[in-house]
Amino acid sequence: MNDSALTTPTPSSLPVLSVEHFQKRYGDTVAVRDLSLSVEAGDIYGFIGHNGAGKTTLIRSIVGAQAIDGGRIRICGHDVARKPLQAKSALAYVPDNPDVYEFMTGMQYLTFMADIFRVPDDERTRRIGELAERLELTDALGDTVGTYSHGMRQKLVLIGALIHEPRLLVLDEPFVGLDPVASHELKAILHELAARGGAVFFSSHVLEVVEKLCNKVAIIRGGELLTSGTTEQVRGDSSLEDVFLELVEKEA
Ligand SMILES: Nc1ncnc2c1ncn2[C@@H]1O[C@H](COP(=O)(O)OP(=O)(O)OP(=O)(O)O)[C@@H](O)[C@H]1O
Repeated sequence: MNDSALTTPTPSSLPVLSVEHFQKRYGDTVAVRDLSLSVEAGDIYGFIGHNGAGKTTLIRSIVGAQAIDGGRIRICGHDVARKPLQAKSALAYVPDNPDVYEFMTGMQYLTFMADIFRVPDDERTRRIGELAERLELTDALGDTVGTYSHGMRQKLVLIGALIHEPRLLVLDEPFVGLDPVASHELKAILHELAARGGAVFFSSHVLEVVEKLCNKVAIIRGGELLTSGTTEQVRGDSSLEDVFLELVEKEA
C-alpha cells in the first residue's frame, strides 16, 4: 500500500486517539466512568475486559456512533463531538456484528465505501485487489452480501474500513469468526498499518492474541479502567491472562 496515502496529517506530538475522563450512562446506569487513555501513532492497543465491562460502549463513542455524557474524545486532535466529520475522516470502524446491505454485491459495497471517503479510482482498485486477494475474498466480490457467511462479511467490512487508509482503525472483537488464514492476514495488516504511522485500537477476549500483537493494553472492569500501559508494564513477569484474572478477581 501507498505510505503517503494515510488521511489527515497528524503532527507527531498529537495522539491519534485521546480519551479524557470519558463517561457514558444508559438511563441511571453508569456504563463507563472517568476513563482516560491515549493511543499514539504506531500503537496496536488492546482493550480487554469481561462481558459487560464497557468495551463496546467506549468504542461506539470513539467512532461517533453514540453520544458522550462526559469527558472528551479526540481523533488526531479533532473532537468527535465538535468536529465529527474531521474525526470520522481519520478513522475506520469494524464492529463486532458486520451488518452490510444484503442487496449489494461485495464490490458495490466497497465502491460505496470508497465513494464516501472520496478514494481516487486507481487507489481503490489497487487496495480492493490487494486486500481481497490477501483475505481470499476476490472470487466472492461479484456475489450479493446476502449470500455471504459471517466471516466473509467481516472480511468485506474490513476491506471497506481500510479503503481510505485510516489513521486510526478501531475494531470490536475482530478475531471472532475469522478462519486461521484470515486471522493471520489481519494481524499482518494491523502491523503494517501501525508501521506506516497509523494506530489500531481493538477490544478482545482473546488474551493470547492481545499479548502477542499489542504493544499497549488497557483492562476495564465494571466501567472503570483498572490498568493501562505498555504490554510489558502491565504484564510484568506474569502472563496477561494471570494479570487479568488477578485484577478482575481482586476488584470483584
Ligand atoms: N443500549 C444500552 N442500553 C442500556 N444498557 C446498555 C446498553 N448498551 C450497553 N449497556 C450496558 O452497559 C454496560 C457495558 O456494556 P458494553 O456493551 O459496553 O460491554 P462490553 O464490554 O462490550 O461487553 P461484551 O464483552 O459482552 O461485548 C453493560 O452493563 C450493558 O448492560
